[in-house]
Amino acid sequence: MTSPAARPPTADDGDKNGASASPVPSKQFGSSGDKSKMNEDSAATDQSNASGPRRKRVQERHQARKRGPAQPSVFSRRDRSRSPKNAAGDDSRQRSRSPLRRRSPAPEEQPRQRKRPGGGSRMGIVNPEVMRRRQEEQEQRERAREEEEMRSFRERGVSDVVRQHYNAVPERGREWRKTESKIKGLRSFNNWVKSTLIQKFSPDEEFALRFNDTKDWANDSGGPPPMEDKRLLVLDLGCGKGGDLGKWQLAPQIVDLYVGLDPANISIEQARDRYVSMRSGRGQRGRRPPPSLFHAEFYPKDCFGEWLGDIKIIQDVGIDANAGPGGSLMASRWGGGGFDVVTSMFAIHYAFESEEKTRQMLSNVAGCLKKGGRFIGVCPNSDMITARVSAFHKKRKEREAAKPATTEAPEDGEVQEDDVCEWGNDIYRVRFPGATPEDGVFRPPFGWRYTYFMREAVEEVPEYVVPWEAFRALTEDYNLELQYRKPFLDIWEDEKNDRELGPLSERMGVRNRTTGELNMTEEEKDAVSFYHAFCFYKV
Ligand SMILES: C[S@@+](CC[C@H](N)C(=O)[O-])C[C@H]1O[C@@H](n2cnc3c(N)ncnc32)[C@H](O)[C@@H]1O
Repeated sequence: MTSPAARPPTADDGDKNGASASPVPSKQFGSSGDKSKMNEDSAATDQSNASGPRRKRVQERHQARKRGPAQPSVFSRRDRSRSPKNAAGDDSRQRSRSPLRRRSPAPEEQPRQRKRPGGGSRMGIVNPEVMRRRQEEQEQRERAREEEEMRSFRERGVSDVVRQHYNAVPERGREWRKTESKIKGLRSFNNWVKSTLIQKFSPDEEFALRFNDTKDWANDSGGPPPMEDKRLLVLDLGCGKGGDLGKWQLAPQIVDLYVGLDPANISIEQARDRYVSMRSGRGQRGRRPPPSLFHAEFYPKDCFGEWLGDIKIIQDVGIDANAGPGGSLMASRWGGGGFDVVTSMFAIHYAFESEEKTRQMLSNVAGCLKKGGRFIGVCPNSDMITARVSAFHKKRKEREAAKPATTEAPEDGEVQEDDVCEWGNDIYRVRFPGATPEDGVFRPPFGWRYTYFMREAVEEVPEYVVPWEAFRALTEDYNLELQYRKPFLDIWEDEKNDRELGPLSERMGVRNRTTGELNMTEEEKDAVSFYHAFCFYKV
């Protein structure tokens, strides 16, 4: 496939600075104690900005939350790598689906029916109408089974399509993305939103309190906690080509370890190359010198179809197979994973192919997070989808009411061209090939497939609606508590004047330095409004 990135593109995407194929350097956790900063020119404000916007961010982060008990130390080997509880020890969840199921056995394989005395004579007197009905029922059952087989086949196909697509996405240079791209405003904006999430929610509570002038820590400790010892362990589900590595390098609280997973193996190699290049110091442009760059590991992995506990680094950091429904209370109270942050940017919509995958994704997230850990991400906003779908049906009904009645009704399940719900503009398009709910409410919440197209970036790739309320309800089963959820353009309104995120937006080319306006066309704004960002806390 020659198409570029099948997703909302970001300015960092595919940015390689002389990537090499050398292996990942050996583990060097905790190589430096210097404090992270947005970049060189904001370094001076980093330690001293406890007032105003910083405080607002801290309050937003920790509102309505209570502190959990102390965390077990990280990197202790806590091998909880068996299947999660809700997999009920069923290995089949780990395996790929079986191929198309066998049809009914051939007649010669059927067990021989024992003849009953007089049976033959009775055959002749069976009502032909009854025989016909039985025959029809049999055929119906066959059809239903075949449809089910095809559905299962198609589902497996979708994962492959997605993986192949991302593998085929070429890496374009940073320069091209910043200058020639027709959607450079949108790319920069998406990157700024991701940076904003990382800045706001990646620090742990203790770190955040250091910048809050209430100084809660002062009562019992007599001083701020020694932050040199508290570094972040970060897991990125669907890390792609490593476009967010630079953002993590600039996280307020220093990152010690970054683990990037993605089923697209070529993307994983590109991410690893990018990291190696960062480590070598090429193209660092005022960032931390390589010695203090975190250790990183990258693996090809389907994070929504498989348990992550078979990856050594995940086991070493800690993964709790008891996370989720049915997990033991003790395990959930004292156990838990070892990661501070699990992030998934523009990826969780692939999990919504089925309930099984969604739950697997949540088991992985909750299993990897320590208590108090954060799950941060961005994905399509189902409120936007619901509004568009219900508006579409309203118009369709008005059209139908105005039309003379037709004689030919569509066959069951057939979707007429007029019934295809789609919207977008010159740069993006969302299209539901199948039927959509009239009220725009997606019930049951899984498997609502649409295709997404974005100019320069995305050929039509299958994605799934993430019905937000259903998702949020499900997260409760996994001890994940919603802390923050905001549409992209609202994030801009809220944060554009923040003393760090505002200037960052200018450096990233998101805001015009002269006019103060967003550097996006109306079409780009429409496209980014399709998304929202979220943060959950593991409680
Ligand atoms: C739109 S890209 C986002 C990449 C990166 N997070 C970013 O923001 O630049 C979506 C990514 O999700 C990945 N993805 C798709 N299915 C996945 C799965 N089952 N598990 C983990 N990642 C998946 C794709 O391979 C792709 O790299």
